[in-house]
Amino acid sequence: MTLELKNITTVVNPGTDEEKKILKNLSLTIETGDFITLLGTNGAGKSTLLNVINGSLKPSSGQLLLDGIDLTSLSDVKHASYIAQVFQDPKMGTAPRMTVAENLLLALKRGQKRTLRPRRLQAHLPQFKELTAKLPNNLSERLHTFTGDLSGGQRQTLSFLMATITRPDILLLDEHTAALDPNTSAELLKLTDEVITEKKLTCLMITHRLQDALRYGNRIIILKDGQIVLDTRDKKELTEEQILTYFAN
Ligand SMILES: Nc1ncnc2c1ncn2[C@@H]1O[C@H](COP(=O)(O)OP(=O)(O)OP(=O)(O)O)[C@@H](O)[C@H]1O
Repeated sequence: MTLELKNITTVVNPGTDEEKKILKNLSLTIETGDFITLLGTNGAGKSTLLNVINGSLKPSSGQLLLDGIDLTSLSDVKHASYIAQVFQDPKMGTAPRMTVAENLLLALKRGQKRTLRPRRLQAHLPQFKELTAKLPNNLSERLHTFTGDLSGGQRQTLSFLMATITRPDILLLDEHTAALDPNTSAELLKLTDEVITEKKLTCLMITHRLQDALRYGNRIIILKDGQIVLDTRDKKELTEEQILTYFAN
């Protein structure tokens, strides 16, 4: 599905001394199958852009069209049903007092009527075992563990699996490996790349690591002061030094 952002402007605290324009007349078309790495200085508006796309922040003006459907005209629940997101904080995205298997069942039933009858959970266990067996962090051995008792790496791996267990129309990753140690982070990024490639997902991933931005995905976007200052698919031509020039004041 194609996601079009047309002339999006976001203003927070309008009409007060704290009024601030974050995204400034931003236009962007995300094509089906795009895997975009999104870079930018602190405060450039990256998370705000993701919040507009996931529907948690309504733009002050502009349009957000998914295959021509205006997402801002839909209910929050309907809007959210098109989007899956993994956050930086391992505590977000999973329910801590539910087990790994129960969280996976919830994710599987996303958008359907949610019932958690144990018999149905039992029936899904072989599937969950198989899905998690391929993943790092021994998650397959922890299916009956409360997610609140998992390590940060296990929890982020679970959040990523939940976000992709059914095929999301748009996958948003907000520095989802930033809180993990270098090895765990690298493992989850590798898995991320494999799943996105295999399922041909459409994804927007925020990262602060230039080498990851260059290595993964088919397109790089750099945001600065609420506007896009670079949007290219010619990643092979780009160097870290060139990227850094877009960060300069
Ligand atoms: N609800 C809000 N109220 C006031 N200011 C806000 C709000 N949301 C964001 N901002 C401000 O808007 C700017 C952009 O924030 P945003 O979180 O989108 O940046 P970012 O590019 O994701 O930064 P970082 O790399 O630090 O995560 C920041 O200066 C932030 O403080």
